[in-house]
Amino acid sequence: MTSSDPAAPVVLHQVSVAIGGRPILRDVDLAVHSGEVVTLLGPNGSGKSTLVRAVTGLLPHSRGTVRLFGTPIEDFRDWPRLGFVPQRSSAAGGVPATVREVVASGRVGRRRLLRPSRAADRRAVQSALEVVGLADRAAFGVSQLSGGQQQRVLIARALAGEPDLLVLDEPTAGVDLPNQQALADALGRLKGRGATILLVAHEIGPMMPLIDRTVVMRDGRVAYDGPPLTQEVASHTHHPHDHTHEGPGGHDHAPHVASPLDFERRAR
Ligand SMILES: Nc1ncnc2c1ncn2[C@@H]1O[C@H](COP(=O)(O)OP(=O)(O)OP(=O)(O)O)[C@@H](O)[C@H]1O
Repeated sequence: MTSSDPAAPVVLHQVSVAIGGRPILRDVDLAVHSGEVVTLLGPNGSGKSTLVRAVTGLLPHSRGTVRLFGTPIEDFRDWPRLGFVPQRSSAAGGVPATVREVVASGRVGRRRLLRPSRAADRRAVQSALEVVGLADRAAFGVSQLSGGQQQRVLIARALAGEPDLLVLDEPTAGVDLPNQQALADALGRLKGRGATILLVAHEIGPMMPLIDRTVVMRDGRVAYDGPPLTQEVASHTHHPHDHTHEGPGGHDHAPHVASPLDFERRAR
């Protein structure tokens, strides 16, 4: 979906990414509008992480344009407006820092930009810890926590920066249901404050009520962009190069993005 709002938090126009000469993302059009919660689904290797890395400027795109809040990513400097929770990695466990220190590191960019008082920093860190349910673990070493708790520390770090746009890459992978519910509550509060959220997920579970739109990736392309789908239903969206969707005469080479109507037709 392209955007009529030039200042939308995220606008990708015909974005392609190649890694080592291999095309990973192809001609991706995607807009995430202010205040929306968009979930990105798709099979393993379909390009979801690559897409969010292109959106967060971690990976250069080879074609097309990526804009954040209306600014081409090459010129974007307002990084405190963006929070990013990367895919869970074992790295967090090796960090010799307390939970509070890691969460406070999420304030660094904002502090330079706005110079708020240290009291404001403390309040933001405390609030983020409470949102993810780790206030009573603030003085613990991160390595003392379980994997699911470490993931919540990273989420709290992103929340502490009070981002306008929060991008999360599979925050619920390997997380039990109560922790998924805690995360859904946290994201609900952030949404209530007007934040925009782009969420890569395998399990939607308790997040479903928050979701405004689903985008399904397949083979580096957008295969569906429309009303919210569960993971199970999304797995039935068709391949964008499915021949049944070629135009008359088979000369339509434009990638086909399934509309909700297409999808309903296929689900019958
Ligand atoms: N650094 C890299 N070097 C080489 N290939 C890569 C690299 N990163 C990703 N890829 C390839 O790009 C494709 C898309 O990967 P990506 O991680 O974006 O998919 P994904 O949809 O996020 O998958 P998953 O659900 O498993 O995280 C895969 O085939 C992957 O092997």
